[in-house]
Amino acid sequence: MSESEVPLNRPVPHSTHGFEIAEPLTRTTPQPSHAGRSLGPGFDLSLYLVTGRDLLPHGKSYLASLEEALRGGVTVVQVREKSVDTAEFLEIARDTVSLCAGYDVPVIINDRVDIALASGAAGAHLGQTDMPFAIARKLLPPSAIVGVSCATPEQARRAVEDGADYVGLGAVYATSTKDVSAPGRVCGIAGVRAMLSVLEGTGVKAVAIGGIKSTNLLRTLHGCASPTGHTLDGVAVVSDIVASPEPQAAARRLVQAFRAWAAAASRGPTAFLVTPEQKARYTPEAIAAAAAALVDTVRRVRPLVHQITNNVVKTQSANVTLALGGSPIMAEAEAEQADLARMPGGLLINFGTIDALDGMLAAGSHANQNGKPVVFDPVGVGATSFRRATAAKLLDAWQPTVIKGNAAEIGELADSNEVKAQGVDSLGGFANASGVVRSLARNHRCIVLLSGPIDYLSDGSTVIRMSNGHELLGQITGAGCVLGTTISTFCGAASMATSSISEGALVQGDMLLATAAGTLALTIAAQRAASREEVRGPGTFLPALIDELAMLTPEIILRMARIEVELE
Ligand SMILES: Nc1ncnc2c1ncn2[C@@H]1O[C@H](COP(=O)(O)OP(=O)(O)OP(=O)(O)O)[C@@H](O)[C@H]1O
Ligand SMILES: Cc1ncsc1CCO
Repeated sequence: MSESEVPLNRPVPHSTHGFEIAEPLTRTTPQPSHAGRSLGPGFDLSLYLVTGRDLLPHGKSYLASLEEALRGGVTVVQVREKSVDTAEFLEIARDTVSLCAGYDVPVIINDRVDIALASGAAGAHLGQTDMPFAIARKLLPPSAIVGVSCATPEQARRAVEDGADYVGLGAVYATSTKDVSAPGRVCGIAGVRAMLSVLEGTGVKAVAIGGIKSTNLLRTLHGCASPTGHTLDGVAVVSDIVASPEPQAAARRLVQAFRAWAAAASRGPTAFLVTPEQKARYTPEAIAAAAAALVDTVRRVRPLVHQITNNVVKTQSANVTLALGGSPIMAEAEAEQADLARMPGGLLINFGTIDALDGMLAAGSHANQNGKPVVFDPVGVGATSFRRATAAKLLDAWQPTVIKGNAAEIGELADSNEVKAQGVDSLGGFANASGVVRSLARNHRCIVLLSGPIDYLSDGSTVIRMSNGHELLGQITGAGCVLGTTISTFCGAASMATSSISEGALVQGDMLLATAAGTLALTIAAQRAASREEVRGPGTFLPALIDELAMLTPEIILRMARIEVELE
């Protein structure tokens, strides 16, 4: 069976979850006996539907919507009712159990252990302020599934100690289906990632919850994985299914995307799922050859390079894009981001001067939705607390494909104070630069480039060291910023030109090679510009650099590239 052929739920004659039901959909027949339940550790959390009757579209009944969702491939149903009396809750729970039994899908009851018992559901889900776990466990039969909502690593640790079968981690995003306005209720992608690290090796399963939709699913799954590649077992969804006039199609979209991603994620611990064949291509010669070929690819596919960048470098960044053969557009308004993201190419978000934060937030999210590579340049991130907070906010809103920065910027994101900063400039370097880029790449599930006299590049496994460049690059403003431009130009072109589609990946194409190519293009052009007779200092260097970028050929890259590779 191919990855895209997902077996969808079909009604089954007998349930293995909860009790057996003679006649599905009758609410008088259930016998609340828990004997014979065979849930064990094998229950499938892939698509965990949380009900919300208030969200149903006009004219759609609860059970009709639920049955469509089950046909679409929902694997667990949680009945959540916040404002009904006990009799009505029990009736809804029983109806749900009856219907789901016909699809062999377990039902979990939110908060109410008594309703779980009385309805013959498979288990109960507890919030942090609901009945204490130990009491619920004692009241429920031993085979019952008991899940717990967690928003902090401490809560996740306690759920493991208590013996939870699974945890619901979130809220990932602010959502209208639950009041998460209290401080700490939205834990974000980084919060889920920290909790998944706690669960590693415990056998406790996890779903993420809170604002997850088909549009942010891949980005959520990709970003939540722990640095060692421990991933979510599923996602909990409310409105994307319940509020849909077509819940079957909505559920199918979600479960297919989840399974494609899970299949890809199971292949390796790093974000870019590098196959052994691909890794074999990471020799200095092969990297130079790939970079050389991409010089022509950029000119052939002419990627649109959408840049939200700082006021200091806008014109030189647009000129650098043109010189390489790309097509620049500097567009910052939030309202235009959805349209721009639909056009193939690359996106650069450089926050050297932060005056378009809403545009930056929207641009990256839309790029993620459309499979466009996103290059993030956190200029001067350690300089102010506003920049630090903004970087965290952006990295929670979208998944970068590449993070690039100088030693001070990379050090700040890596929580290291080994390198000092002065505004946007870096003073010094790391003793173990390879270790820093490798670990930051694993933490953020992206490519990381550390720029400087030697550029270090990693996907979390391989480290590529490139020692082209010229000291004049350190004497003009925005050399690092235009490096972001060349990288987004090459990443955009590589994603447009790739022929092999890797299912479940957020971006198509080899972004490690594309980032190496963007770096080599700038640094090799800089060496050639610096050696020109008319270049006498930084003032004459910048126009010569733009000329050399325009004159770059694959042969020049092949001849001049200085690359070393450290395979892990
Ligand atoms: N002394 C040097 N020798 C060779 N190359 C250099 C040197 N200094 C910088 N570079 C190159 O310049 C490019 C920009 O890197 P750098 O670390 O200077 O960026 P930055 O500090 O972010 O710059 P800015 O803040 O001005 O944008 C990199 O590709 C790097 O290889
Ligand atoms: C000087 C400067 N200040 C904010 S952005 C920028 C460009 C180089 O990073």
